[in-house]
Amino acid sequence: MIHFTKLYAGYSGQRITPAIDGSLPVGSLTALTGDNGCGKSTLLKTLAGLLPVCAGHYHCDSTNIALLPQHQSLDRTFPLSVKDIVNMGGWSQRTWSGRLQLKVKIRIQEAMDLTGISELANTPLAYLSGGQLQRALFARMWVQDSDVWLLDEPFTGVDESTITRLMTLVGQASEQGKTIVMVLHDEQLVRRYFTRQLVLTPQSAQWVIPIDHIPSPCRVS
Ligand SMILES: Nc1ncnc2c1ncn2[C@@H]1O[C@H](COP(=O)(O)OP(=O)(O)OP(=O)(O)O)[C@@H](O)[C@H]1O
Repeated sequence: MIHFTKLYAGYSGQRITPAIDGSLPVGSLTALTGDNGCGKSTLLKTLAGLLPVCAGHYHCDSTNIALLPQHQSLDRTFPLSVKDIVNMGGWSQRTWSGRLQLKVKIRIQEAMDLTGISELANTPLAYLSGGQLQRALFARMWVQDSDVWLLDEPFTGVDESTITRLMTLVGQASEQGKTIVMVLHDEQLVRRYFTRQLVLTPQSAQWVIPIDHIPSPCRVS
């Protein structure tokens, strides 16, 4: 559970988001939406512990939080392969000698199979398409097995079949108790998959139930 009390996220004391109140229950699947520049990425970075809180506060039951950043923020020229990236998800589960346990190695292979990137295992990051890179980053997050998943526009440049494949994994993770927040701009995706939505504007943060998830007797149209 993540609980917000008049939380403002921002940089160097300058507030970017409006005040955020409310909570994200364990296992909830929330779309974070709003216009460009209203602070969605800033909020995710704050929840991931990369930025200090600007004002107010939030409480998260877990410290095991994973962030899938916007891929524009990655240095693609760094000499890493797909396998190197996915392996990183298992780092916190290394043995005392720094090796990956067998169960983690199995999970890494499973993640690459599920995301359809096994055949790209030795491909350098610089050679990947946008969608292939997103699959690799998603596989890393899946291996990490954190309680809270924060995903920042994970489907930019990603084809329809990959979106369906990754959203199926996201849905399963949420059913297994992961608390998931995803920044999205595609309202159709929000309506199709998400049970909760946090809409940011410069003035307010509003919690909404996407219309497809409102029980039908309560719907106006
Ligand atoms: N390191 C930084 N220092 C100061 N201001 C920043 C920094 N990074 C981003 N900003 C500003 O914070 C504001 C919010 O940016 P943020 O990326 O959180 O918005 P967003 O809602 O995720 O936008 P988008 O939908 O375009 O991705 C923008 O005005 C941006 O210029």
